[in-house]
Amino acid sequence: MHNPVLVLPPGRSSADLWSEIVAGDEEQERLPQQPGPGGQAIYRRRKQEKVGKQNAATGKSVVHVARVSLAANGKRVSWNRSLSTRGRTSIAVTACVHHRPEQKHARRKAKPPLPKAKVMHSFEKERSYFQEVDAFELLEESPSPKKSGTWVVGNQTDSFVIPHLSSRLEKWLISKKLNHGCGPSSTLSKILETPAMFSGAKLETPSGSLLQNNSSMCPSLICKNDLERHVHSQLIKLELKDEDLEEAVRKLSLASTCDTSEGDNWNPFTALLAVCGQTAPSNFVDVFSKFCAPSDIIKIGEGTFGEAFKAGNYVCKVVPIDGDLRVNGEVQKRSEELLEEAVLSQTLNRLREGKDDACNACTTFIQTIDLKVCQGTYDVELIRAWEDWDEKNGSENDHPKEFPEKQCYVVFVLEHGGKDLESFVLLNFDEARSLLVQVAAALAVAEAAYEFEHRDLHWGNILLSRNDSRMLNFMLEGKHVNVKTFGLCISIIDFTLSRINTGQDILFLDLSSDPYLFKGPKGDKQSETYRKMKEVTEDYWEGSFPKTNVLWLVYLVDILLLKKSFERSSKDERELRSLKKRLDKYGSTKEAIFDPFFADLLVESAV
Ligand SMILES: Nc1ncnc2c1ncn2[C@@H]1O[C@H](COP(=O)(O)OP(=O)(O)OP(=O)(O)O)[C@@H](O)[C@H]1O
Repeated sequence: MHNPVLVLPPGRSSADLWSEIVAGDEEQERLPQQPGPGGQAIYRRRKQEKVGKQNAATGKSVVHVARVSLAANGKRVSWNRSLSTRGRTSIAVTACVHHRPEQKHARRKAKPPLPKAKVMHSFEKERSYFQEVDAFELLEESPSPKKSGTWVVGNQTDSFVIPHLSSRLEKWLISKKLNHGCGPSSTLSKILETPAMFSGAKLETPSGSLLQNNSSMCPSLICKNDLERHVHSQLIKLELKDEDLEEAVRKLSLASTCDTSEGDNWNPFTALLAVCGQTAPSNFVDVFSKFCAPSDIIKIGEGTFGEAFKAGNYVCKVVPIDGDLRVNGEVQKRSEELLEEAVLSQTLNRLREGKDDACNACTTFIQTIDLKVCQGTYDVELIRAWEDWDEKNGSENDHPKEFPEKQCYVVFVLEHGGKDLESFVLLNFDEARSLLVQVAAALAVAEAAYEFEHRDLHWGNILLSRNDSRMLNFMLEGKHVNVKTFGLCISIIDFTLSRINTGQDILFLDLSSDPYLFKGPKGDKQSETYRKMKEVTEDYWEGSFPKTNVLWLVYLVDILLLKKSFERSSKDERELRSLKKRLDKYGSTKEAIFDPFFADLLVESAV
């Protein structure tokens, strides 16, 4: 999702207007002056110049291990659309190591308190400012961190670095190679044993609950892993239950690579297919026609890596993978990254049913309905839908007709979450505070269940829709809580930067290799939030720092105050400002959810 950076309206002196608006801001930030013609600042979305596709040969050097954007002079050169460097810099191999509570990182120290607000500004000034803000398009996008990044799997204990590898399956292979004592050697086919074989082993979640799991072999290492279980369940879906699994795995081209001697040849694409319940890629028509007639497909949004299409009641996000063709100026994501994303979204899916951790549940994280691998040129109906959208909205992405026959994609079939916060019109203060409480409660639940941190909760990654419901149930650490919705339903998307502890693996993106993420305009709330996250984590992105979730709540309060207009009184605004101040003190959304601001929005319930 592309995110505008706030800049000043025409005719306004940047210094005086912004100082009025942000005078109450605790950081006393100043908006950068970006004068338009004649020295006047302007609002409009920057439409980047259309240029041809980036020739990789003209790109910059690739740093070993970390992936580096080769986009130079292309459409995606601006920091806001791309992180120049994003990479899987390390994989911690943790054979047979149970999850243990995280040790505090040695580099972590107490931070000096942030400066407190000094000046209050008047409601009237703000109101006129909001009106102006809404009257103009925004000049420049805020950083939409590149998804060229790759997931990093880490673990806090007994780790060592293995570059370029991602999945638990790979780690299993490595662990075998390195003979790290996980008991008798198992073949991959055994990892994927039938459920009947899995008995009695317990799955430890970060929140400490013990779950019945399905492993009777090497339980400490193997069968606890989400990805493996998912691969397994997909194999079962493929009706391989009654076959000799060794044979089944061979069919999936995994067995031939799972011997110790051949571990290096392990094929993440094949594993991705297995996770998607496929033995070979599908084509677009087959996937989309499950949801609607191809002629009814409508493009509804775009990101740097994904094109989002509405198909029936669902949204299909199409992400090209593994190809050499640069897409939107970026290197395509790799299969192994998508494997990790699959694990992450499946893990969050479990919160919907209170699986894995019966103490924590919510439905705010977008539901991943299905994942499919497709291959081929872009379907003609998708091209039609893409062009329709381009005509109306002016796409910043490359035209998809460029994709070659052999191009592969992952299609995420997602619940339709509605409109993003950037374009959604909030009606009143009740809706605004329901937005905040739903986001805070969801983050608190995911923190409690999986030490989850979203790390990129800008207004493009919050979707809103309306329905008839008045209450939404959350379960936080065993307590059922009803949240007042005022008919608003929030969904959180895009977990690319997120950190999660699945109970076995820690998935995170190492943002220390993304210098541009932290170089956004001074004063821009989103850019400032990345910088604050860096401060909080001290660039140790593997660690658990739930404070980052609180920073995004602060960002959202700012967005509500500064960028969204809805019916509100000066008292409402004072409440938002004082919430923002108090948020500073919380170390997690689990704490923040008990702030008085949320008190009358939460109703404890028996179920
Ligand atoms: N489940 C969904 N429901 C409704 N709209 C969606 C959904 N998923 C994505 N979209 C739309 O598509 C846009 C792009 O999706 P998303 O942000 O996930 O792509 P991306 O490639 O990861 O973006 P970027 O890398 O630029 O952040 C979203 O901003 C939203 O408008």
